[in-house]
Amino acid sequence: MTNENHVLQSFQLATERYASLGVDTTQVLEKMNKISMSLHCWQADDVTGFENQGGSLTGGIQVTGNYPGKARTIDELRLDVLCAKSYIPGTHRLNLHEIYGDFEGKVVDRNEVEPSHFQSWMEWGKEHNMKLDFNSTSFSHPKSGDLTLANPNDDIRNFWIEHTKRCRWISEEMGKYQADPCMMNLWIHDGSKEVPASRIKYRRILEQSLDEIFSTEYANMKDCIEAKLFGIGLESYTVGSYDFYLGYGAKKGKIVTLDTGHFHLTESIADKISSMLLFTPEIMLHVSRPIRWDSDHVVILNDDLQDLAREIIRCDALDRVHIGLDYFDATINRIGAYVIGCRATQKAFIQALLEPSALLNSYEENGQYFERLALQEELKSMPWQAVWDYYCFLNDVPVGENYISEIHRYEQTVTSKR
Ligand SMILES: C[C@H](O)[C@H](O)[C@@H](O)C(=O)CO
Ligand SMILES: [Mn+2]
Repeated sequence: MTNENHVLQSFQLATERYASLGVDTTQVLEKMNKISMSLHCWQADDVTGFENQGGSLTGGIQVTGNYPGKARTIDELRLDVLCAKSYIPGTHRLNLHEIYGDFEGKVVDRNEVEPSHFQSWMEWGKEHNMKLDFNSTSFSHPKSGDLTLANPNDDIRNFWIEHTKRCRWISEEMGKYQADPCMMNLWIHDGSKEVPASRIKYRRILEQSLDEIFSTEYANMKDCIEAKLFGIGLESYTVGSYDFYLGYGAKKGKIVTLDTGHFHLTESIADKISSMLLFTPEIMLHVSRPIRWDSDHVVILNDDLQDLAREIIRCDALDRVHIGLDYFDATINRIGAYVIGCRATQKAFIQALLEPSALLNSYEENGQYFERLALQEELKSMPWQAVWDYYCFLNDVPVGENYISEIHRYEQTVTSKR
């Protein structure tokens, strides 16, 4: 249990400690307030959506676990998101996939979807101060197969082109409605289990599909293209690889999405930020946690996440980097999973903002590498947690572990009854 006085006193001491290194905690808190994460709606229901509840999840992604209480309807999902949101300090966005439309029990195929299917989401978002982001959905559909936008079969390819164009249209309407650009993410699973006879053939087709999809200019949405290393069952070749999308994004001015689970496990995602900022307009992040593969474990405050946040702050790029989350764990309380991952991400950013960058840079400029390394080490045990607690307190959300019992209560009264 934490009491108010303890939080305030600890913050005061931490403020003095950081001030001695030239860091102003008040400014850090102001910056934290501007960091808005996009919460992925699919954590609440294991990427099921409301279109095809009986079908299985395809596209090389998998959710493990069968924890009771997953959201089964739009109302349940909205309630769960609001519950999670109440334990996360700050103002955040909601990231919707196309399969989460308000279809009112009707069958709406992916090439028929339109903004009206998301009208109730737009109204709900406005009511709850959550701006919306959007994703086309190429998986879990009879036409998904191994190839969608890169399919040599014109019927299938055109079906997915139509779907993706409509998703851009929906995103545009969302952006207009909320008077803030809607970030639309395009991820397709296209690939193959074995190495194809021609790798370039499918990449050429994908390039053509993207050119056609992006031929309409919109003012209220932004296109993001997400690369991946491989999917389950598609291990040898992914059409939309990182090189493919980075090249496409740099050439055509599109935003590349970096999903932290979509790379070789020892590859540093943090190291990509500064290069991409030089050659692509903005960056979209899917913060995730891969264990041995793109397993989408709940995000925790690990070295990778801390490196990533630090790099974004060192590049002074908060206004060019969009922070989305992307993990799905059905082995634990799903609302708890949201809260753990979001708070971990925010902790990484508060630590990064508390870095005495002027001092570190001056050490570096003077060739004082011992001092630079020593300070970097000492920063790890500086009282950043007192600043985080105070940030939670200011935002009227539980401090420290106090949210655990509250989530238990929601489980007992709501999700366990489903
Ligand atoms: C459900 C998401 O669109 C999906 O996770 C995608 O972003 C991805 O990361 C696939 O591995
Ligand atoms: Mn992703």
